[in-house]
Amino acid sequence: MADETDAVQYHLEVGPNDVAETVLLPGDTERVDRIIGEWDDAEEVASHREYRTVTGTYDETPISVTSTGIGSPSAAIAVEELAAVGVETFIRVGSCGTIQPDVEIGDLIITNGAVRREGTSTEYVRDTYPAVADHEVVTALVAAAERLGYEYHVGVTASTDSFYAGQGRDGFEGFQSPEGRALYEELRDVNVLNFEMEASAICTLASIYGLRAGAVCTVYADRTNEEFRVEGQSRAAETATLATALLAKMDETKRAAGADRWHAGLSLNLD
Ligand SMILES: O=P(O)(O)O[C@H]1O[C@H](CO)[C@@H](O)[C@H]1O
Ligand SMILES: O=c1cc[nH]c(=O)[nH]1
Repeated sequence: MADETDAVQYHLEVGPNDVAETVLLPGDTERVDRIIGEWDDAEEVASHREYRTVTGTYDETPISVTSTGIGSPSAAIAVEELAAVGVETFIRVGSCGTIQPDVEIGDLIITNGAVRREGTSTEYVRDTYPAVADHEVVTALVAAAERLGYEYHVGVTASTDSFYAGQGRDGFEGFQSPEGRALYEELRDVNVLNFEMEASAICTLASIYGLRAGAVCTVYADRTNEEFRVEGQSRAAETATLATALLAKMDETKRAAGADRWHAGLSLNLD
């Protein structure tokens, strides 16, 4: 169990020993139930505002989930307060909209880096600092998606502060921001895979603090034809849960080999 401070945190109301070292971060509070449905046992440890936290185990690995609500300001609060009680690894479990024609609704997108179109992370560090996912988290998510047989894509995400104008959607009565649609086309043309609203802040903060973070999102919106379907909701939850157990095995293997970082020369027993 994580144990860094004695203080119960102001927003999350989590205290020492309430959470595991790895925490899954869905935006939607209701996704918490879907995530814990994958686990062997689970107990709610706190629920305050948009933040609902449950801790349990999966395949003998301690695991927690905290919902973050929508947007990077509240996600950053979750990262801060979880880090304060000793959390070392953050995996966002989200939904997103793809801007690439070869990605289907229901597919998974694993973020390896994010365009910082949100303002929260610029409160921390200049905007030329990259929002990079930890390579061990990316590796574990890829291994989990492979093992579960889910269609997945790995690449760059764009995290915005606005679901509508900021992602090039029409606002009320067809409103278009001056930049919105042009931004959509620009990001599509440089191979950005998806829009969502929290990954870049989570990855940036984790990177600043020397912690691990990554994100896996299920595609609900196909922005190439403006279709929207809530499909494959459990896939990201299952993938992130299995990735947490795989990360624990990777950490164990690293310890046994005396290695600081996971690398291709270390072999992982997936069973
Ligand atoms: O489904 P979640 O995890 O909330 O993620 C996505 O959905 C919300 C917008 O509908 C934003 O939070 C966005 O990032
Ligand atoms: O298109 C989408 C779908 C989910 N979440 C987003 O931020 N954008």
